Parts: sequence; C-alpha cells; structure tokens
Amino acid sequence: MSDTDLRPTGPDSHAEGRPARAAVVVGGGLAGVTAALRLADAGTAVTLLEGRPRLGGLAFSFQRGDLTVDNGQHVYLRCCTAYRWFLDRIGGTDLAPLQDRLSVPVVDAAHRVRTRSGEGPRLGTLSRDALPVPLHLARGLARYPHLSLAERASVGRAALALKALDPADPALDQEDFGSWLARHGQSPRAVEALWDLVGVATLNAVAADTSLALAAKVFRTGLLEEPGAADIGWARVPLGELHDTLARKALDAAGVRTEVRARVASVSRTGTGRLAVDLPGERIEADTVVLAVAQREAYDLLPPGALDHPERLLRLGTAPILNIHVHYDRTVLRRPFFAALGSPVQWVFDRTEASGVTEGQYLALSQSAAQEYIDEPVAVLRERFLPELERLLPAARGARVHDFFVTRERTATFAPAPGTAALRPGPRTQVPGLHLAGAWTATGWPATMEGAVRSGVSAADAALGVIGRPRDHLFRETA
Ligand SMILES: Cc1cc2nc3c(=O)[nH]c(=O)nc-3n(C[C@H](O)[C@H](O)[C@H](O)COP(=O)(O)OP(=O)(O)OC[C@H]3O[C@@H](n4cnc5c(N)ncnc54)[C@H](O)[C@@H]3O)c2cc1C
Repeated sequence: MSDTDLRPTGPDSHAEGRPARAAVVVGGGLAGVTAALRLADAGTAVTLLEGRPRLGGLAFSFQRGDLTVDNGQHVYLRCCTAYRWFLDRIGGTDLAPLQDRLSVPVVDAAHRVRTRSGEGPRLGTLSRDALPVPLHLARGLARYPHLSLAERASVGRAALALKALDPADPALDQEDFGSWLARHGQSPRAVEALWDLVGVATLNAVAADTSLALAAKVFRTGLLEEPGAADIGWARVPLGELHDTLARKALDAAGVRTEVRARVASVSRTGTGRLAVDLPGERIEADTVVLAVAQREAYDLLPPGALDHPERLLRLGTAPILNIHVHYDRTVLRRPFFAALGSPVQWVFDRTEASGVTEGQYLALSQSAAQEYIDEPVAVLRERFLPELERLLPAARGARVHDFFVTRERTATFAPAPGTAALRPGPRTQVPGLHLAGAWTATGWPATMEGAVRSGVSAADAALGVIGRPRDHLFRETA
C-alpha cells in the first residue's frame, strides 16, 4: 500500500470533520508503535509517549551481566500477516525468519525408548507437507507417535469440524473449547498431546478455560486455511533489537517525536473540542489520541463517557507466562527448540546466539498458563525444572548450570475465557478523536503480537477515517 492510500477519506477523522493533523499515541508497545507509524505515514504529526525507558511493551529485552535476555520467548506464525508487515516496516524481517516448513519436535518424557546413546524420551514431530489443505497435515499426523491410531483419526475429524465453525459467531464465545473437544470425541491424551500443546502456547490457557471462538480462530487460521500458515518464526536477535532499536529508527525516519519515560497522567477534552494529554510538567494538545496501553491503564485514562461500559475492561481477566532461563556449561540441546509432553516443561528454545553467550548453551523455557508456578520462589522452580530438563535432555545430566533465573509476567495476556468477546471494545470511543488500541481490544485474535499490530492499524485507520477498508490487502502485500 502506498502512502496515498492512507489519506483520510471522511469526517470520522476528526471531531470537526478536518483530517487529524496532530496525534498523540500513548503507549510504545507494538500496538502504539504501529499506530504511530500508520498515522505518520499518512502525514499526521505524531508524538508517541511511552512510560518506560524503552519501546516494545510486553516484548522486550534486558541485560543480565553479559547476557541479553528476552522477558519471554516470542514466536509468530506465517499466518501473522500484520506482524510480518510490522517486521518489514521496521526493517526486521531478516532478523526474525520463518521456518521453511512447519516442524516441531515433540518429546514425551513419560515414554522412554532406546536411543543410540542408551535410553531417552520418545521423540515425534508435528509437521506439514506442501500439499493443499487439509492434506498438508495428513502425513505428519499419521506419523505422530504420541497418539494412537484411533486418536489420530479422531483428531482429523475434529479438525474438519473446527474448520466449519465461524469464529465471529457470538454463540461460540459462550462455549469452552474443552467441552467442544470432548463432544467431538477427543480423549484427554489427544487434548494433552495435540490441542493443548498448540493451544496453551498460542492462547495462554488450557482448552477447558478457552473460548471456543478464540480457539477456532487460532486453529482455523493457523492450521486449516493455508498449508504454510503455521510455519513458525522467531527473533534470532534480542527482542529489544526489533521492538525498541529498529522500531525507534523507523519512527524517527517517519518523523514521529518519541518520548520514553513519559508517563501520561490523564487525557481530557479541551473547550475547543481538541484533546489534551497531560504528563508531569507538560500538556500536549492533539486532534487525535490513540490509547495503546493495557486494559487496566486504559480504564484509568479514559475520560468519562468514552465507553458505555468501561467497567467491562476490568472484567477482562489476565493470564501469566513464566520464562525459566538456564545457562549450561555445554551444549545440551542440538535443535533450535522443542515442545515437551509428560513434563511440566512446555517449550524450550536455544537462545545462545541471540543472548551473546560465548561459552556453553543458554536455554529459555516458555511456560504459558503458568498459574501454578508464577509465584514459586526461584529455588523451588530450580528444584522442579532442572531434573525435568535432565529427563528430556540426556546431555544435561552431566552438565554444570552457570546460571538459573526466571522472568515472571503475571499479566502477560488477557485470559481468553468464554464470554471475553463482549468485553473487548473496538478502536472507537464516544469521545471524538479518541481511539483504543492494544492486543486486548476487539481484534478477533488472542493476545499476541499479531493482535497488537492489527489493533494499532485499526485505531490509526479509525483516526484517519479509512476504517473498513480491507486490511488483508495491506498485510498481504508484504506477505
Ligand atoms: C512472556 C510473554 C510471552 C509472550 N509470547 C508471545 C508469543 O510467543 N507470541 C505472540 O504473538 N505474543 C506473545 N506474547 C503477547 C505479546 O507480547 C503481547 O500481546 C503484545 O506485545 C502486546 O502489545 P500491546 O502494544 O498491545 O501492549 P503492551 O506491550 O502492554 O504495551 C503497552 C505500553 O503502554 C505503556 N504504558 C502504560 N501506561 C502508560 C502511560 N500512562 N503512559 C505512557 N505509557 C504507558 C506500557 O509501558 C507499555 O509499553 C507474550 C507476552 C509475554 C508477556
């Protein structure tokens, strides 16, 4: 899409019917950075205000001695066309490449088999072929050793039934995915070894706690619409290099004034119909404000009357993600990542290269829906997880642990529970010029980088009066 496609086309763009000339975006996560770029690309003078000392919001990096650490392992899929557009827009595509073809090693700690080096956990792979949907998954599923033959056939039937659902149907949001799976003949083992293996990582909840509408969105878009949709991508550099350094560069080049350590205290209407954004010691007036902060902060900042039911924002629950970081004195994992069954360990990524580690290997364990562990002391987690890693990775048995630490994100995502759809507002508010963005707004997606970018585009488009234009066009151009 060219810049001219972003020109305001209607009176929606501003309280008095003039195009928004000055915009303030509050929040420098992926939603806010996206909104700022879109508005600036359309010729708006944009100020981006971020309360923390860096951009990137929930997807960031920090230093721990010589180690550069991501607060949490982040992956995306080929079907995440908006996040891929974002990567392209900031010049980061090559730094977060996609697999050529979906291939997820899945290790079952509970089933031991003989290996060349003795005994170890059973290994299977979730993979796809180049065949059209749904045949692209048939061979991989047929060979998946963690399910019985009958379970594999039943998974295939349930997948076809899921494909027939419409994720936008409000009735689906009233039901939980676990009950639907049980009704469609899925055994507890099939839920564990397939549906939750994928679902917990993408939705941040087990099937029983997940809205059928959101589950249908994830599984349909990721696995059942296009053959390559679930190919996995992840940053080979620290997240901060993408979401802070490169994002800042793109914002600067687009002419956005970016202020970090700039915590907004209030947003209000002025007597002249404009909006005022107050920071300690500064007031900025604008035609448009995009609030791209988490739902709790949005609730606090929204002026009275902006939403009919602002309290709904507080009813949107949250769910935690825990990351466990282990630096070994040697290489214990020869693959870039794997997922685990029969163990509290969920997904394990080799982050050695990205972290700058020069000796040994640094692994990050990504533990979603981590209610059980999120408040456990480090010593307890160490005692629980190091032996598990030894069960999953025989090479870890003789290895020394240089460093073991955790990062806890207690409100990593909104909880994707049934009934959530009605609690997520769209980009518009009843205050002219004031718009909402954030992964928690009504994107149809769970709380993901994809949802955040989509929400940023929607808010900017609402501000510019171009909302309603099919966005797939924008994203697919760079797909
Ligand atoms: C550990 C972890 C792992 C994850 N894994 C994945 C994954 O694998 N794949 C995936 O797609 N997604 C993943 N996610 C989710 C993803 O990170 C988020 O959905 C996305 O980054 C949210 O972006 P956002 O811009 O909507 O919100 P946020 O990132 O929350 O950004 C909001 C920003 O607003 C700022 N702010 C708040 N109040 C104010 C104020 N008053 N003034 C100024 N600034 C303010 C905040 O400091 C913050 O920077 C993960 C999240 C976590 C925490």
